[in-house]
Amino acid sequence: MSVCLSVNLNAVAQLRNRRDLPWPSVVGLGRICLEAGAHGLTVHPRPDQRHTRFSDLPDLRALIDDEFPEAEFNVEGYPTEEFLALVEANQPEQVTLVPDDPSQATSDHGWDFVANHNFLTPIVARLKKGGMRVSLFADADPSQVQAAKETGADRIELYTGPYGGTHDDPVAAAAEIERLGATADAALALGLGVNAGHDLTVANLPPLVARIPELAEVSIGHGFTADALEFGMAETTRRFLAACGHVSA
Ligand SMILES: CC(=O)[C@@H](O)[C@H](O)COP(=O)(O)O
Ligand SMILES: NCC(=O)COP(=O)(O)O
Repeated sequence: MSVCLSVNLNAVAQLRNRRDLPWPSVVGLGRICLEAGAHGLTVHPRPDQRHTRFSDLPDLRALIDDEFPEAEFNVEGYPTEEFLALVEANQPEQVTLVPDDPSQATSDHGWDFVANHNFLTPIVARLKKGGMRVSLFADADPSQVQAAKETGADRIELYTGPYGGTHDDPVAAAAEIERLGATADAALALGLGVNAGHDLTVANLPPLVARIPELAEVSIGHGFTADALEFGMAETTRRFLAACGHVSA
């Protein structure tokens, strides 16, 4: 039982954007993830480019094409004409459409597929015609799944933010897993693939995968980057101490 891991580089890009300097390098850290065995890279460019810049996309596309041709590029975002042109120019293997308002700090809900049927259906068809797999960000709500299927999408991505928010409450976590599981069951029964993402961690991922063993892919950024900092801090302290002239024991 294993699920593909796509590392979301938005948090790395946001850190880079604090300065007019090229580090941390989105491409360089993406390379480290792929060398370590990650199955893909995810970015979520927003109109203000506060995380991923539009110019990151060709660089990440080239990284995958030139060095990791088995890996998948997943680009997430709200389907404005600008976003659609961006993905068409960079040909990610998967596009994940998210109902983000530009003013949102982060993604916090899935699509209302019934209300957005006429909006999403031609966009899904356009992206699929362009050779990209299409996944749609979805709340844990089995009653929405039939309408998701009717858009023509290939997959849904379960929005796991509410599950991530239950990290200190096992009863609430179990209830969220059941809601996510029931939504996945309904989607799988209709032939939709199922991805998941938002606020996933090393701690909360195993119970989710146990309930939904058919999960195709998880995309993880915030918790992943937090772990990378935590587990890299000691080594980095040693490197800087050496640069300060301290001889290691
Ligand atoms: C759709 C989704 O849940 C993620 O793309 C999330 O929006 C990550 O983006 P940020 O890290 O920029 O919040
Ligand atoms: N699609 C979800 C994603 O890419 C990462 O979300 P998060 O781990 O940064 O919350």
